[in-house]
Amino acid sequence: MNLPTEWAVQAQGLRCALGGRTVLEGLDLHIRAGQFVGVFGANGAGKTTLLRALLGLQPLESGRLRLLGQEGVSARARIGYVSQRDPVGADSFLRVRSFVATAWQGERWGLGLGGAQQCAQAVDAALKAMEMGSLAERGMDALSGGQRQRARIAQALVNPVRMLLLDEPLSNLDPQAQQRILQTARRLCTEQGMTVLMTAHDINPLLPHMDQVLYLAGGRGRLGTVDEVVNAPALSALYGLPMAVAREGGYLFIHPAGGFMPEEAAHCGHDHGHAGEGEGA
Ligand SMILES: Nc1ncnc2c1ncn2[C@@H]1O[C@H](COP(=O)(O)OP(=O)(O)OP(=O)(O)O)[C@@H](O)[C@H]1O
Repeated sequence: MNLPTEWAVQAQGLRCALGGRTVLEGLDLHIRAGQFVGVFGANGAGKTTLLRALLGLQPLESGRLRLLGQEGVSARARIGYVSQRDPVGADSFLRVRSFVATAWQGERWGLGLGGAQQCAQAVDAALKAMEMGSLAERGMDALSGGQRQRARIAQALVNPVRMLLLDEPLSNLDPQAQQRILQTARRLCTEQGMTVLMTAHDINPLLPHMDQVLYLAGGRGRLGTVDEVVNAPALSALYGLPMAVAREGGYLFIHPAGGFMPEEAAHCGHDHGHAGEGEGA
């Protein structure tokens, strides 16, 4: 197998603050194109903030960022995003095909208004990639939760993107629906060289599919293979307290060695607003 040599993400010293609190503090990240990366961390650790920072939706306080070998907006046009919050209802009157087409940006690719045919082809290709072809004419309000997530990812794929940022696409899905999305993400990476960053809370469903994990805690991150990162010494160093990792029946269980995790270990403690502001994560 040929390993891709180009970088999808080159981030140095990323620092982000929200509501006066530092969420990411000097995060360094180098991810090669074609990698499937699972992004983990406690509630409020900064997973969504990181994805939004990569998209340019969350301003950086400092740091350098190159995406897909470029800086700025031109790279971001080649990134597809599926947000954690799903505005259910706004699209209920649309058929799946039309829902996917609403994200088409033909004019951006120089196709202008005459790009109707290209749009239809792009929609078909995106639906096919997500195994949604047979549901193209169905109403968005008549989809299951898993089908709806696949339609949302198809929408993110309708433009010629090279990287997909998926924020908790597996939440509330049964194991079969989760695996279907994971298998598709894996295939996109392997067959098309897509880079996928997927946030999740349970590492186990992702284990057979992802290349690397990124753990976020205390504003910092640790990226590597599961074996490199998901072990007691590495996670203890990241969280700043003794962590335990148990393996049983092919499943990983990660927990603080002493019981509950203090909030300050999971989140970045720095408050650079006024004293008393903010309520933690
Ligand atoms: N608009 C906002 N204003 C102020 N603080 C915010 C805002 N959005 C998020 N935060 C805070 O930023 C921190 C990081 O939030 P973020 O959503 O990135 O975490 P997360 O790891 O994605 O969490 P979760 O697993 O719950 O989705 C949290 O402490 C959160 O309370």
